Amino acid sequence: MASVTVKRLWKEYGRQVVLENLNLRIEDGEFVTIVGASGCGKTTFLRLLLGVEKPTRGELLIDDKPIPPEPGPDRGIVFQRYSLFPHLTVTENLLLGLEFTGSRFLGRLFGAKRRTALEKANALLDSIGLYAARDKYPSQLSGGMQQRLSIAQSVICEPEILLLDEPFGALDPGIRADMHEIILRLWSQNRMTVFMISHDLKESFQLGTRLLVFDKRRQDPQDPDAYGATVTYNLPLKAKATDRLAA
Ligand SMILES: Nc1ncnc2c1ncn2[C@@H]1O[C@H](COP(=O)(O)OP(=O)(O)OP(=O)(O)O)[C@@H](O)[C@H]1O
Repeated sequence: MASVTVKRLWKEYGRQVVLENLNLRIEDGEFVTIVGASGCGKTTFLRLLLGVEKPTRGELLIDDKPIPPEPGPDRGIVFQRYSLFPHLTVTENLLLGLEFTGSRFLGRLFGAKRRTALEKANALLDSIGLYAARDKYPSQLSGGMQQRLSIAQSVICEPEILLLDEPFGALDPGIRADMHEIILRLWSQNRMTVFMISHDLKESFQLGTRLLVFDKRRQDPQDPDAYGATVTYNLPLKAKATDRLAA
């Protein structure tokens, strides 16, 4: 698990201010849900946490240390659209992360290391109901199955921070309920700090231990890019994952 501290953070693209003076403290193991108008910088915030964007000004600290300059296995991300490799099977898609972290140069594992990785992949597939589909290709899976695999892919390296960018946005409501159960279970088992963007306020209240609302405090109608969004509401919610698993 990891704490996240954001101090006087600004993000600008050219003369467009996207994020303006963000200040936050998120404790180890929180489940942070993020809502806000389209284009107000929610994905940009996740990309800063992932390490693929740098703040223009200000600080982003993980466990009180500057965020590593590049993405690493300590941070996983899931997007709304599936990030699976179409030419690899379910198992191969899942093994990929372990192969890259376990064998940086070859990108392949052999012998005992591969067997251990396979056992881990199979256990994870079993826990999310995808074991029977392990030899299928992504095109042979439903949307919900593909997204379950994307989530498994992002947690198999046991990240301390999990970033979810509208992970359930493309799914039917019935399937979303199953996905909520899976994500809460993985969160409590793997002891991660989670940041999840959602456009569904009910989902944000149900899942989060903290809800952040991103919005602009000021607007210039003549120059819409002049001011950026910040966290306008920072609401602590229910504290225990187990409460929500039972609910
Ligand atoms: N690499 C980039 N270069 C220039 N502008 C960018 C870049 N990335 C994002 N932006 C701009 O930053 C603003 C915020 O984008 P972002 O995707 O973070 O918003 P969002 O709140 O996640 O939106 P949505 O809810 O629609 O996904 C947008 O105006 C976007 O055009």
